[in-house]
Amino acid sequence: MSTADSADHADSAAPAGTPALSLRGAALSYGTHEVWSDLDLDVHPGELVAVLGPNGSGKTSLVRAVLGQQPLTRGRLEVRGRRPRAGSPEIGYVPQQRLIDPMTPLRARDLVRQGLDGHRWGVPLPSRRMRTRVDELLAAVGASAYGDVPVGLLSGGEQQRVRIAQAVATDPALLLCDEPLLSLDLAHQREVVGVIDARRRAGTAVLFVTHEINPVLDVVDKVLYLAPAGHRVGTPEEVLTTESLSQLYGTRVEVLHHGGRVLIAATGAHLDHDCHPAGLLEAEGAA
Ligand SMILES: Nc1ncnc2c1ncn2[C@@H]1O[C@H](COP(=O)(O)OP(=O)(O)OP(=O)(O)O)[C@@H](O)[C@H]1O
Repeated sequence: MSTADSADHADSAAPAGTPALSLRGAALSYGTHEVWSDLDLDVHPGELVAVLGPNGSGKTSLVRAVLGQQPLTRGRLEVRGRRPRAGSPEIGYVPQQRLIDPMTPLRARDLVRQGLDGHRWGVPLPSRRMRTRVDELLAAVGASAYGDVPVGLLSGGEQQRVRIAQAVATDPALLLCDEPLLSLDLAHQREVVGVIDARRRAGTAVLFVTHEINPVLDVVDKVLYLAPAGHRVGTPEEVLTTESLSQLYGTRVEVLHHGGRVLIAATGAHLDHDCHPAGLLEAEGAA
């Protein structure tokens, strides 16, 4: 970590053993619509927790709560032992994958630099040190070859690497990834998961929202499954079972484990189309 980064973290030291993210009895509502409640979750340094669930189950709302953009209705949410605040350098954020306009005048390295400038207060890094740091960040995600290319001309997977480099620029304790694999092919999914996993192995806690568990199954420590009839937290083996998901959906859901992959199929006749997991099955079947 650079001296400047250390300065950023200096007022945020947390006692050893403090989770990077902790929720206790957390609930989130929009008006009278309670999206989830009674949520307890810890994500420790070096852990990757996948957040799964059908459309509308509150995955993005959870990300927004952690970012300090959406208040809880009840309970507690802490990032390294403190309430989150918008723009905190302790949280890195990889937003949902959207292709960047080809006409965007920024180079990949400019986007990464924004990750350093955007959070920083006080004296900015001298330009030579800034360039070195940006080079290091690009190298860490395997993007050195296209640092000077306009970011809108990069492929989806290349853009996603650059977004990750930007998100980790402040060496955050917690990395939030909101569907970072959306619209990437299998090879690029693997590459992006590899980049995020390298970060996890270096001690960053990762909260990873995804519709597809299989691309991250090998690196997941825990799963948070949000569903119409509640939620469950546990290892993939504990949560991704026929019994557990049938309870969560309130209808029969078959979970098949085959060739190191998980396939989920709804067999009930009364599924709400916004809530049933067929999308998950299709997405994973296509992977
Ligand atoms: N600002 C808001 N005001 C009112 N309702 C909202 C707001 N944001 C989200 N919702 C509702 O809250 C629920 C959860 O939305 P959220 O986007 O968190 O779900 P999600 O699991 O991320 O969905 P998806 O998988 O489709 O992205 C949905 O019913 C949504 O319509």
